Amino acid sequence: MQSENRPIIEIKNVSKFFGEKTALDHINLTVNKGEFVTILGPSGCGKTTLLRLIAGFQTASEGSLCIAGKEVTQTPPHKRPVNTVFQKYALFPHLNVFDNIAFGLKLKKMPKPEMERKVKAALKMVGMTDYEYRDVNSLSGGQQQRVAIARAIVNEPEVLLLDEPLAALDLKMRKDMQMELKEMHKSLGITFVYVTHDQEEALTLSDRIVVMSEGKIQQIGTPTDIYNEPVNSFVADFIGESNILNGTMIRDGLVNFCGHDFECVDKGFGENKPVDVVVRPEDLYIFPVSDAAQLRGVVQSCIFKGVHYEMTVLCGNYELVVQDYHCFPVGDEVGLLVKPFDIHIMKKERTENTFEATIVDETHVEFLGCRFECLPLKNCPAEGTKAQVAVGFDRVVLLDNEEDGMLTGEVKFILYKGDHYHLTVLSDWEEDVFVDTNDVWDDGDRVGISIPADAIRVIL
Ligand SMILES: Nc1ncnc2c1ncn2[C@@H]1O[C@H](COP(=O)(O)OP(=O)(O)OP(=O)(O)O)[C@@H](O)[C@H]1O
Repeated sequence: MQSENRPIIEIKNVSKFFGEKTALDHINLTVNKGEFVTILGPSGCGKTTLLRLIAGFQTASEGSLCIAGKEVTQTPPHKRPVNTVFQKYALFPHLNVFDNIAFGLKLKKMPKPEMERKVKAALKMVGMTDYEYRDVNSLSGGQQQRVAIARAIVNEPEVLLLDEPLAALDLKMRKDMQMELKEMHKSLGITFVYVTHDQEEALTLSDRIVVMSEGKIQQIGTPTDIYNEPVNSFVADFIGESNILNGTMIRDGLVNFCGHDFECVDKGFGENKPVDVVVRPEDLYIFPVSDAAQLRGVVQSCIFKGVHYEMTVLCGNYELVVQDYHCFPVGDEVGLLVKPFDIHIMKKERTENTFEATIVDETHVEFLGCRFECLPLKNCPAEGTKAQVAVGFDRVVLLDNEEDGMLTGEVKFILYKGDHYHLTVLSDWEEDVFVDTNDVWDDGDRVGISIPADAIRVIL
């Protein structure tokens, strides 16, 4: 069944707090009847919390939730028209396959012949027709998960919620089950809301993908939208491999990056404006260097990936990832070319750090919970005056030794931009500090953060 443009789940302005922690931050999402929607994001982004909220295992701190036209924000799970399939199959080990699936129907005191008919139909749907009297412990992981799905669909829910249902299976089984899930979704006509951190799985299965990071929705779109037109560098980095580079939009249809002007199709970014540029590795043509080259470089590495080769090419200071069916050996001088249509331009969310600040005296200003020295302020306003400070990404200094910093924080997100890393560091003041650096840091590294006086621009 195709999805209809009739909403079945309406999430409005939902937030969820666990003490100080914001797990979901103003989520707005509408899922249509019959759709296959996947919630995708890295560990800790809030996707399970969102699914548990739809299921009713959690309640929203703010906002409202409607399922099938009914407000269910405070409704307990068993009174919602949904069923959940978890990563761990959660079958009853002492019951056989039939009794596991019939469990909910027995509770509803359904007459036996009807129950048998429904259980058999559910088993057929998951391709396990002859297994009803098998002990569940004798089944493989994939078969157990099929039984878990049969147990959920036998109740004929309007919405099936699936929380990483294939994560415990090996790769081959996972691929097979992905195809089967897609088939099941088609023939059942039930709305599926699926949670995964696996972008390939999301691209394969979904009608629409909801990309989340840090409790917020970053983008909602079809798999092709998300892949071809990521709205920001987080989505571009998370979905597939990308070259993400700093660029300057010279004017409509012309962008400069890696020291070269490129024709592109994007418009409306203004003139001489900094932008992020995304080029997928498969969209960079590589060939023995010739006049046709837009960029020239030297191959730094070449790895066979099963179908294609993945190469890194150093063009001046920029390292680009390129995929091609031909192998260009390390040390080869090559030319690169990219078509205008394959250059994706994204507005930069910010070009420097800005923080709310308070003036202390002529040479001191307070922000991020610390007192910083700054260059002497002209016409210094009174102590306590509110101001803003701006700090360039490349002026923030990160230190191995936490104690050496003026404040401390944790590296949360790392984006490679061809010639440097762009880091998001969550300061212990709970504010993000963005840093451009050539040093290599890892996700989760604890760091000291320092900002020199001449890097602080006070805006009054
Ligand atoms: N019961 C809870 N108490 C406190 N914090 C919680 C609770 N449940 C979730 N969180 C926090 O909320 C954030 C979102 O968690 P959630 O489990 O929804 O993320 P996720 O994207 O599903 O991650 P994963 O893929 O690792 O399961 C995390 O920082 C997590 O630590």
